[in-house]
Amino acid sequence: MAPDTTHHRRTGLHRRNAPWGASPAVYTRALAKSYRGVPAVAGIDLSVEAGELFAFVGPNGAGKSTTLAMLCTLLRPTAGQARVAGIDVLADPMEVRRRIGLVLQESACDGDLTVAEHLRFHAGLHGMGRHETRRRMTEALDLLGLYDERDTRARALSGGGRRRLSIARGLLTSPQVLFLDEPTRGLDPAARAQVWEHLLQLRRHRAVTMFLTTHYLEEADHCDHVGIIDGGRLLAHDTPAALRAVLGTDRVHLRTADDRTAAMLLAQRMGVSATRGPDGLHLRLPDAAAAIPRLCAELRVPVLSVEVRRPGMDEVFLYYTGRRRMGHTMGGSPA
Ligand SMILES: Nc1ncnc2c1ncn2[C@@H]1O[C@H](COP(=O)(O)OP(=O)(O)OP(=O)(O)O)[C@@H](O)[C@H]1O
Repeated sequence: MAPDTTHHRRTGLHRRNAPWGASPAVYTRALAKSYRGVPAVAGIDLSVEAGELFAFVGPNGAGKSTTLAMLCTLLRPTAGQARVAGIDVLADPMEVRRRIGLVLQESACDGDLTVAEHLRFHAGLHGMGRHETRRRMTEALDLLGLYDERDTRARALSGGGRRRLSIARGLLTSPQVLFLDEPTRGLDPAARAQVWEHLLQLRRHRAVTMFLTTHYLEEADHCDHVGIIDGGRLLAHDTPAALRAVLGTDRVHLRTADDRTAAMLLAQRMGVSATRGPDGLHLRLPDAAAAIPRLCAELRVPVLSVEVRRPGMDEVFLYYTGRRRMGHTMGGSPA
């Protein structure tokens, strides 16, 4: 169901462009954290532009939460530098806190309070006046699809609803950077899709940088950039498309009425070599979806079925983290 945008139009508060200039929303150099000499984060250089939706993905124990905690000033780095919304986390942690929102996995929601009471309480903690509280609450409720549930007690919300309430709370102070630690963890697919619908809506309508961690690799596909972390090191940082391109081509499985002739025509007319198997032809193409119409036209034998498989984010992830485990250095082509 498409989220209701009535209130967005009414409040007219939403802008896409970041208001604080061109400096990155998150910037780190050699950022590191060790526990008793054991590195949890081993020197990360990262830059996330203002207004981006950035996903940090990595296996358990990779260093995602530790990095996030350092950026949010909850943990003091052992070494290196980090600036958030232009402010150094070590030099002025209080100012960083004023500029960020934080949505933790286990956000405490007082079940007896209604959604609106919950947000009003938090606005009070931040010293917001009545008028400003009302304005920001309406905006946050609206953006997270909770406006119609404003009088529902938190305990009566679904798991996804409670997660959206946590995000609304994180947004209440109009942060420049919103950090979200696994915002969809433990939600069923429908609730996850709903949370994502609202996160993407936020990206469209608000000048907020979102920095999130996730275990669900397909979610990284929604993001502008993805960082893959493992063993406390950043193994890759790029757009989902660029990360996928490292794995090369799409795989195509073709069944025709005459595979032998089809394979010959593919080689002659398109310069594509196909492998013949008992189940049909297998070939690789750089952009299969775009090439299929021409391929069907050139073949001149009846095409019975075409199946295209793009490399998924899970393959990208396994490629990078698997290489690290096998002791490879970065930069080569996939096998
Ligand atoms: N307080 C601590 N004391 C000692 N070691 C810690 C502490 N917190 C984290 N670590 C270690 O630091 C490493 C990174 O942990 P971190 O929680 O950042 O990983 P993560 O990627 O967020 O993992 P997960 O996906 O499981 O939440 C792990 O090896 C973890 O055991």
